[in-house]
Amino acid sequence: MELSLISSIALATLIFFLFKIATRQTSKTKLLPQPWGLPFIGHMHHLIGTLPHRGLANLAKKYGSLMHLQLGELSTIVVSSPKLAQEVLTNHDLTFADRPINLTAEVVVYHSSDIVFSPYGEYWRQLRKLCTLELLSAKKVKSFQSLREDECWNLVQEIRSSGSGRPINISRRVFGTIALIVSKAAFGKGVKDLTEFTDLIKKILTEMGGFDMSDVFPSKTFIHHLSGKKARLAKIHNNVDNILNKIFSETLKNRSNTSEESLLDILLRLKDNSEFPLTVDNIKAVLLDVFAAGEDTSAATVEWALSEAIRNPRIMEKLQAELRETLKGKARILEDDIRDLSYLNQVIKETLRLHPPGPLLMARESRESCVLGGYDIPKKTKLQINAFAINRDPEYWNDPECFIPERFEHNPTNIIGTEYEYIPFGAGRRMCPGVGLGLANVRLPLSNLLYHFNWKLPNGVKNEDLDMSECFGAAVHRKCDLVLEPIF
Ligand code: HEM
Repeated sequence: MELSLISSIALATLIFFLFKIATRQTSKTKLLPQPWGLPFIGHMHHLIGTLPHRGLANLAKKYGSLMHLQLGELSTIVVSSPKLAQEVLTNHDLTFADRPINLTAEVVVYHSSDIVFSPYGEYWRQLRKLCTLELLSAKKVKSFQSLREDECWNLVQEIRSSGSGRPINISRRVFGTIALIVSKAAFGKGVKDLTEFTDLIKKILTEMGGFDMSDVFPSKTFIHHLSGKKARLAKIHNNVDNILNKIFSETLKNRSNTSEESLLDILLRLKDNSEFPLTVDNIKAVLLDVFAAGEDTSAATVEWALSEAIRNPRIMEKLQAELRETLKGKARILEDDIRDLSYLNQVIKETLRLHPPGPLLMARESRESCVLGGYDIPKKTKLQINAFAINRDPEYWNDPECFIPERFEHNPTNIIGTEYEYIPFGAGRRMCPGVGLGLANVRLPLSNLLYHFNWKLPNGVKNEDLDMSECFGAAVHRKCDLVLEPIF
C-alpha cells in the first residue's frame, strides 16, 4: 500500500516535470521568474518557517522584483520594487482593483460585504464614498478628539497607580486603550463585552492571514472542512453576530439620547433615509472593518515606535525633549498641542517605514489580463505588493535597516513616497481610507507614554538587547509583548 502511494507520487511528479518541460519548449509567452516548484502545493514550501513578507523579500532578492509564485491553486505575482508598485498602483490600478476571495471574509464578514473585501464595483464605490464623506472624514476624526484625550489620560492614571518601577505590559495596555477608543467611536457607549469582542476580532485577523492551506485552495472545500477552518469560522461568526445584535438592539432603543453621532448612528441614519441601500448585515460588516483594520494597526505602530525609542536612547531623549519643551509641564496633553511636533511625526513615519503593520498591503486580483513589466499577466491573477521590501529598498533608502527618523526631516514624504518608495497605507483606489483616524490613534497614546514617563527594560536587560521579533497576522506586531518599567 505504502509502496504504491510512493510510486503514485513519483509518477505524478515525473508527469508534472515532463509537462513543464514540454510546455516551456512550446510556449511563446515570456515566463515570469519563479523558484522551483512541487506538484500540488506549487511554491508554498519556500515560505515554510519564515514570515511571509520576509520570505517573499528573500525570494525577490533571487528572482527579481516581479516574480511568479504558484501558491496552491492561486497563481500569484509578487511586486517588490517602488517602480513596479507605482506601475501597478497607477497605470494598472483599475485592473488590480479586486480582492481575491477570502474564506474568512466570506464566512465571518457577512459574505465579504465589508469595504476591505467587497469586489470592485458600485457597492464598494458607495462604501468608499461613505468613508470619505462621513465615517472617516477629517471632521469625524476630529469629533472623537476628546474621547481619545480622555482614554489616553485614563491610561496615564492607570500606569501611575501601578507604581514607579513596576513592570507594565505596554502592548496590552496600548491595545486596550485603542480598543476602547475605537469601540466608543463605533458604538457610542462602547461594547459591554469588549474583551470578548476584541478577542474575536483577533481570531478573525489570525484566520485572515491568507497563507494557510484553506486560503491557497479556495475551491477545495474538503480542505476547509478537514482542517476545521470552516467550523472555526462559523463559530467566530455566530459569536460576533450575537454581540453585534445586542449592540444594535440597545442602540435602537436609546437612539434619541445620543448627542455626538457614533459610526453606528451614522450608518443607521443613512439606512433609514434610504440614501444608500444598506442592510443590517452590511452595517455589521463595515463595523467589523473598523475594528479589524483600525485597532491592531495603530496599536502595533505605537508598540514598535516605543520599542525603537527604547533601543535608541538618543532618539528617546530627543522625542521626550520635544514633547516636554512644548508642553511645559502641562498635566493633560490635548491633540492640538502635539499635532505639528516635527520629530514625533518623523518617528511615526520611520516606524511605519520599518514596521508597516500591513507589510504585504491587502492582496489584490486582476479583473482582466494586462502586461506588466513586459510580462503577460492573465485575468484572475493574485497580486501581492511587498511594502515591507519596498519601504527598505536600498536604491531609495540609505542604511535601510536602521531606524533613523531624521531621514524624514527634509523629505516631503507624507503618506506615500513620491516614487512609491514608501507605501505603509497602500496607494491607488484601494488605499487605506483610515489614515487620519489611524494616525490620530497612534500620535496621542505614544505622546502620553513618552511625555509622562521615562522607561526602562525590566530585570536589567540592556536597551540594545530588546527582542524585536515579529509575529505575522493581518497586522504584524511584536512576537513578545513589550514589558517596560515606568520611572516617574
Ligand atoms: C496605522 C494605521 C493603519 C495602517 C498602517 C493601515 C494600513 C492599511 C493598508 C496597507 C491597507 C491596504 C491598502 C491596499 O490594498 O492598497 C489598508 C486598507 C484599509 N484600511 Fe487601513 N490602516 C490603518 C488604519 C486604518 C483605520 C483606523 C481604518 C478604519 C477605521 C482603516 C480602514 C481600512 C479599510 C476599510 C481598508 C480597505 C480599503 C479598500 O479595500 O477599499 N485602516 N489599510
